[in-house]
Amino acid sequence: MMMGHKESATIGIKICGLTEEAGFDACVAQKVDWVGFVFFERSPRNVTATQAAALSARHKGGPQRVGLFVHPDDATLDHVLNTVALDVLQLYATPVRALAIRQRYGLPVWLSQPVATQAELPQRCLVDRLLIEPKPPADATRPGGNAQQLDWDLLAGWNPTYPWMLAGGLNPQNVAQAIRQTGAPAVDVSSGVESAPGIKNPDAIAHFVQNARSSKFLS
Ligand SMILES: O=C(O)c1ccccc1N[C@@H]1O[C@H](COP(=O)(O)O)[C@@H](O)[C@H]1O
Repeated sequence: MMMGHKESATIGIKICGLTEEAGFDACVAQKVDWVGFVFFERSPRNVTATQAAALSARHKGGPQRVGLFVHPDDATLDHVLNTVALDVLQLYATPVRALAIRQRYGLPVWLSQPVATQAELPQRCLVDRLLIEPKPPADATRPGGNAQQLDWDLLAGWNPTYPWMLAGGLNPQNVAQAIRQTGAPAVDVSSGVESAPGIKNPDAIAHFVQNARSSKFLS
């Protein structure tokens, strides 16, 4: 079979871990699809609900606002959602808990799916999207946002019919290759577009977006 090129002009782009105005404004200017706010105290990107609301208020419309939570209880979710309007909940949780949260809040839920082997690639998705990312290093203090790249070869021949997103160790230099090699319909980045942990670099965001949008998937 001949190798073809499929345009990936509609690649979905999420920039995660916004903490400050310049980074947020760059995401708006680049018209990314989603911006992520991390509500996890052990992350250098942690924001309070009030901080996220202030950033979000800088621009009406634009990227969807994604709230990232690690095994959140209802009180945490209630507090955040009463303070800042979110469009999507991105969770590190069991599938059962993720479904309960989806039902309670009536918002789309994305679930992290860490993988280390092909056998761990999920055949089905019980929520609205799966984030395929590497397992964190044994000494990691957080389950994601570690600038650790997934072995993209694991995804060879894997063609899920449900929405998914590639995350882990992406940056402006490797995102086009990541899309070409994996066929990811959407990509998520945090560390790879930062000048320091928690501080986004507007130029890196622009390069990431440009390179992602100009990439082509080898079909
Ligand atoms: O970004 C964080 O600090 C974080 C903390 C806890 C869980 C997940 C986190 N980030 C998520 O991980 C991906 C990949 O990060 P990176 O690009 O490798 O740094 C990121 O996009 C977030 O969705």
